[in-house]
Amino acid sequence: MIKILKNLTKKEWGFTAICLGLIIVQVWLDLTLPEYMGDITELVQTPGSEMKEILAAGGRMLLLASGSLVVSVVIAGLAARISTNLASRLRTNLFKKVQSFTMQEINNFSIPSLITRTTNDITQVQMLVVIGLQILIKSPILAVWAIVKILDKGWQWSLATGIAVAALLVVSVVMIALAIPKFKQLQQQTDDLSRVSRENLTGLRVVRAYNAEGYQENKFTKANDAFTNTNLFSYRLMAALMPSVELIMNGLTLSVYWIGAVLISSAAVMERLQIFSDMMVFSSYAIQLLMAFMMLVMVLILIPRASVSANRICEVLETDPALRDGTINELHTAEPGRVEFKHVSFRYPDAEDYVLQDISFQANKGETVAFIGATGCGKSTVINLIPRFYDATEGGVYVDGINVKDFTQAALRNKIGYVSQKAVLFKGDVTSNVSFGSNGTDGVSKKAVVSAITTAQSRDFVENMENSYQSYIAPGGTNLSGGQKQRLSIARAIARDPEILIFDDSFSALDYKTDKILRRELRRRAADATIIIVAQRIGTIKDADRIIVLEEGRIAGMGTHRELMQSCDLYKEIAHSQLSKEELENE
Ligand SMILES: Nc1ncnc2c1ncn2[C@@H]1O[C@H](COP(=O)(O)OP(=O)(O)OP(=O)(O)O)[C@@H](O)[C@H]1O
Repeated sequence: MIKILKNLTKKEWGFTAICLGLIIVQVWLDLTLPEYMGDITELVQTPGSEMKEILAAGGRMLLLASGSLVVSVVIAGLAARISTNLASRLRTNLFKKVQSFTMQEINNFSIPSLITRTTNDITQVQMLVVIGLQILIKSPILAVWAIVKILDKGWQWSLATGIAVAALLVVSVVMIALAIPKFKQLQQQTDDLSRVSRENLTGLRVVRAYNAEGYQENKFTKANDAFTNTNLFSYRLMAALMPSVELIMNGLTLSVYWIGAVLISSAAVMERLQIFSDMMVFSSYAIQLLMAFMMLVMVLILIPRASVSANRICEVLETDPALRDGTINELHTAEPGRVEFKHVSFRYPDAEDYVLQDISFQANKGETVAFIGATGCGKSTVINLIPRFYDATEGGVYVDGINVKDFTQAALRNKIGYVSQKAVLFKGDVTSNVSFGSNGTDGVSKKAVVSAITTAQSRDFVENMENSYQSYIAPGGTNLSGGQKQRLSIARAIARDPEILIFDDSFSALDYKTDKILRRELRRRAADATIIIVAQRIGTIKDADRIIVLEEGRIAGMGTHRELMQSCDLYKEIAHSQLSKEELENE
């Protein structure tokens, strides 16, 4: 929690200091009240007292109470401001941190957990700060001040108060000790609930198609029941705490009056009035004291959950991304567009086996290099090493003749137009999706967007949409067909005019004719770009300058289509399974 508080700005620490000052004023106002009550009690008991004296004391009490109210409103306003600003800053910091994570760190935390940490966990911390600022500081001051005020009023009463405070502390410590592990579980179970809900919603079509609603419901019920039971346990604990506190408070009041009664009955007549007045004042202070402890307990209840949340937030903020940024920031290098793998082997973090072994190849400026091979042989893994989604375990990946690790990630990725296997579109419109991201320039012009969309064979369907280039795109591009999504993702990569274009099986949803025209137009438009294609269809890669056949993470063959048809059995096998006899004979 302390680490989280380091995120407060100087201005907010200033506000906190103001809060502290105001709290001291408020405590003084609250603790001066009983003195007037003592005066009123004495006036009432003294024969000959005048009504206006009583009214004057009452008026002062009213003034003090109003002052206390105004001050508490100001404190609440300041606390709300400090806590909401802190929460907003934490959200920003978490978002930025997660942006810098590699897939490895994201998978370690899991996406639902990162979402819960950015939302629910921050809310827990915010709640503690807003309440803590008002109560956590006030209670100890109030308690100590109240103790000072009552110390000289009679040891019997002080002893009773001491016993009550001790009982309150014992009850609180037991309850909190029982609650802490449950609060830890509660945050993890929030992650689980969010994971199950998310999985169900994103896979809704599959769930319905397979009539798996019951199965999903069971999963949800299990997560929900676990969450509910832990919640119930913690609320039951709290439910037991409140009556215990009330019992102690009422017990103390009773003891004060009982002790008072004994003292009065054994005192001389002259002293009785003073003892009675002291008793009234004491009981007020004693209740204030217990109230201070009760408020403290209420905050202490929030602390375990908030500190679990604070730890979860700090875990993310303190995680160093596995990828270290390089220093080279230049857009223009000596060998633009050259991609080279030198004896690259790769193992996924936490996996035992190598997915890639001893991969070496070159792709020069203006060349097209393609990868083909069975599913799971490592094609996507190879190309994911170029934009540094992962780093090679052994060997080196070079872009423009420079090791990718030496570039800043921004500079490296500005050279690349990457189209992922699964088309990803964002909520917005056609233009915002195609002009997405910057290329170290001032962004993508409208003309470039239209031109990229034309090359990606999307112009017809985009112009036929209701608002053309401004047409709405739903989150994930769910209002488009698979092929349309793929073409817009391709347009996005082309619009940046990158040195290197990477297509990870990005033509699979296109019909053969569109696939062919698109590749031809692409080659024409991006004549200087190095194109790296992963494909399942021989037709898509047949014309590539170099085709690399992968088999279980190793290179099984490399060459042009013609060369591979002569030299690589695996390639021949794939070709025979996909191309007709005529197509093969026409080679
Ligand atoms: N994040 C990951 N963590 C661990 N293993 C992974 C991860 N991603 C992929 N793999 C494994 O690495 C291997 C190669 O996967 P990759 O996605 O590169 O294959 P691919 O040739 O592109 O397959 P496809 O043609 O089906 O897309 C697979 O066996 C897969 O199980």
